[in-house]
Amino acid sequence: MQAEIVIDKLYRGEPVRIALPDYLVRELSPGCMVMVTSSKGNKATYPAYILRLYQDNADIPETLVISDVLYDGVPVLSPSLLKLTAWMAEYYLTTPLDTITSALPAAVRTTVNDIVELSGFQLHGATPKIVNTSLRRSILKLIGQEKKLTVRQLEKRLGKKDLYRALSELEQAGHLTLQKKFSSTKPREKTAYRLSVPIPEKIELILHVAPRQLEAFKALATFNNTPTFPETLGISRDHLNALVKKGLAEKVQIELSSSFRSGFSEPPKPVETLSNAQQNALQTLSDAYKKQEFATFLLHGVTGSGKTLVYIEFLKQVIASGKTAIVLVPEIALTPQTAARFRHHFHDDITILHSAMSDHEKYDAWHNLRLGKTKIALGARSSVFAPLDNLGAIIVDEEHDGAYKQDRNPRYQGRDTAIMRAMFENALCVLGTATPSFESYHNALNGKYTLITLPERIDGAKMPEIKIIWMRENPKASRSISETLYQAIKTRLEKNEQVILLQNRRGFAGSVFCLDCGNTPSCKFCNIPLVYHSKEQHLRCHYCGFVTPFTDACNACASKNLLYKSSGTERIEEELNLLFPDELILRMDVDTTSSKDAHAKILKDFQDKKSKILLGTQMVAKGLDFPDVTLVGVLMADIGLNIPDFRASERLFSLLTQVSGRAGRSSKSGEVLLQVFNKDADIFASLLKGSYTSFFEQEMSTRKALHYPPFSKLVKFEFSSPDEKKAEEASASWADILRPALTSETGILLGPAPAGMAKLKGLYRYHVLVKLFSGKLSPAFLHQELNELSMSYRKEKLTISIDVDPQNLL
Ligand SMILES: Nc1ncnc2c1ncn2[C@@H]1O[C@H](COP(=O)(O)OP(=O)(O)OP(=O)(O)O)[C@@H](O)[C@H]1O
Ligand SMILES: [Zn+2]
Repeated sequence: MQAEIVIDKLYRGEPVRIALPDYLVRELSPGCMVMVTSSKGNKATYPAYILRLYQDNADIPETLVISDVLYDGVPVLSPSLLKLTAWMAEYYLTTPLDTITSALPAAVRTTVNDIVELSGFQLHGATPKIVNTSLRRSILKLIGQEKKLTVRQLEKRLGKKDLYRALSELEQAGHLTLQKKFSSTKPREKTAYRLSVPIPEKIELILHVAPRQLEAFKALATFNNTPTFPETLGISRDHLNALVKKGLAEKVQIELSSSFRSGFSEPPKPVETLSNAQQNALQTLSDAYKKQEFATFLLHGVTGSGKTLVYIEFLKQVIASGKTAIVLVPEIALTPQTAARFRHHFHDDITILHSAMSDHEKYDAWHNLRLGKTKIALGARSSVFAPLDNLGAIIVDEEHDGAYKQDRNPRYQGRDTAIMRAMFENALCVLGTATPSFESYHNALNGKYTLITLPERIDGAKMPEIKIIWMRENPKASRSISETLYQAIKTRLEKNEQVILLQNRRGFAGSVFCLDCGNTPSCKFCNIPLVYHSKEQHLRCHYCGFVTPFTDACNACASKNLLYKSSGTERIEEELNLLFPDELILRMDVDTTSSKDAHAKILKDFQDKKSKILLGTQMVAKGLDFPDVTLVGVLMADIGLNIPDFRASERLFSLLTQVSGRAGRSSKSGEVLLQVFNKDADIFASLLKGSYTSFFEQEMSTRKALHYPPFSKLVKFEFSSPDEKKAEEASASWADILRPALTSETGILLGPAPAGMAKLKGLYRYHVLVKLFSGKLSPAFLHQELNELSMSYRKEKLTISIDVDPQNLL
């Protein structure tokens, strides 16, 4: 028998064949994780994954042997996850290894340690000859005491690095063994305490000389017989351990279930009965579900139409039928409300996968899903790989969101990967949003997906009224806030209602502009404007983090006549503080949400009405549902149109629709004020009408004329190097190689051109863009050609990346 495997760090992540000894054949199946050791040379050991097993007697050189089978031979990848990762490698033009490693949490695949053990035939007492240095002696002494240590532990205890030479000499002399071992993570345990039974009488007498222990005893007694952690008791471990020694208490190991809580709780809601539209949507889904065939649905429901409840009721049916499900959300920290609603309905049947979880928690979550202990996985993009068997449905909430695209290798689109997984699993895939991506809406119109619409808000709530404020004509209450917006905010505050304000920072930098010489300080590494931070009084690059002090004077001509070209959230917060001195302003942006539960805390404060004004970046536009919000203001609503990207207007339309949708979600009607500089921009007409379809139709004609997606498929090749000439040269050679492969029917090639951000983190970037009309690029051809190209530029540190269906073209 032979196996096709991919090995971490060998053969560029491409599959290789190895021979299998008979005794292993029984233990292995596709999807298993193993360790392989090279039988020649350095005998290094690597993690590897079995793709398939087959009968073949052809000779293959035995340079690699399987040295360990991990997880007792239980596959870490199910057959459909194997298919999915293979599809991804082919479609996204990357390697099987890259897609497999992205499908497994790091804690499952990377805990490899070098273990040092005393060898079996150690002569006790005798000091072996080889031990002629104090270092060697101390190594042997330590191992003698502890029997087994990792190299890292040894290095730490001895305070020395690079022990490998000493260790391998000691190994050769037969004193110890050095081994690579995979230490698979185990569920976390913690020590709890309880009283031993029977409880002796006259306990006061027994412990009268040890008042602290008596106190510990009494604390334990209040918890009856339930094992309790020291922190809960408020008693130190030492005193509890003393009780254990006296036989009065005992230790109990408790397996910690690390189910993530969203840190957000909703006030209890009355039981919700589905509206007619929701009922119809649910019916369509459950009819399709009964057929047990793969299908994709696009649930296009206006903001506040109750999509979440449709998902929940549908998933109840899926779970009741004995199957499992995955729910994808764009960024879990930004949508604690959604997570909390699912948790409320599914309790411990749901695992929430959060990026803030520790490796241990991630491992536990993965393990529980694989064992079927929990039936639903909810999380961001990578949850599409949740190791669930028997999958019935995948929900992709806010399917239009750019966060579904991974911006590092493998550059997969989580939504599209979800659809493929559903296909391999014969499951239903439901994409939901108020502003479908053009790709998805196009697919719904041409029948690839089934369209379900929820055209109205729940309980007859009205869509908010949207108005445009032209900044040139409107008097200003402060630098960035018009009189109209100011008055509108004031009215809401008087009525004890709430306000959400959005400052769109995408495509705009809160940079400094010199009114005398026109200079804007920019990052010397990235060539983009630096952003002014008033609190720290410095300028910061938002791409690479470069910081330079800000001196209140132009760095080119020393003039003090400066304009803060536009203002970031921080400055607007200052303006609001001046306009509304008695109000607490909640600010939500990258700077205020860096800690673990920061998002949830800000949103909770807003929900509890500790503040009536929530000001933030794009973050405030996502799925928030607060009934008292009656006004939404956007400070610079047309910023973002100026980005050199064909999706700029689609993105801005969906951002403005989403943020508008936060207003008037209950019986109180909502109003949206958009402050603009260019009132004639195309997108406002459809926005004022609240019509997604009219915007879609208008944009699609441009897309069609220019062959942009969904009328073509884009593949972006990026060449970056610290040497600009070389980056340009390499991209030009690549264009020459690729151009002959395209005909006027199959596609066109654009570039090479410097990227929109031509220099990032010290690297010059060049792009070659391919628009494919039909067919696809052959992965084998690409990889071979690109490998050759990168070999010839090895000295110039050239990096080449491929992005299929790129999300941004900057
Ligand atoms: N059948 C129902 N009866 C009463 N209230 C409902 C019902 N369905 C949903 N709701 C409530 O309506 C509000 C809006 O629902 P939800 O947040 O699911 O909207 P949505 O469609 O996801 O909107 P968005 O796209 O803006 O996030 C929520 O507060 C929800 O609890
Ligand atoms: Zn920079």
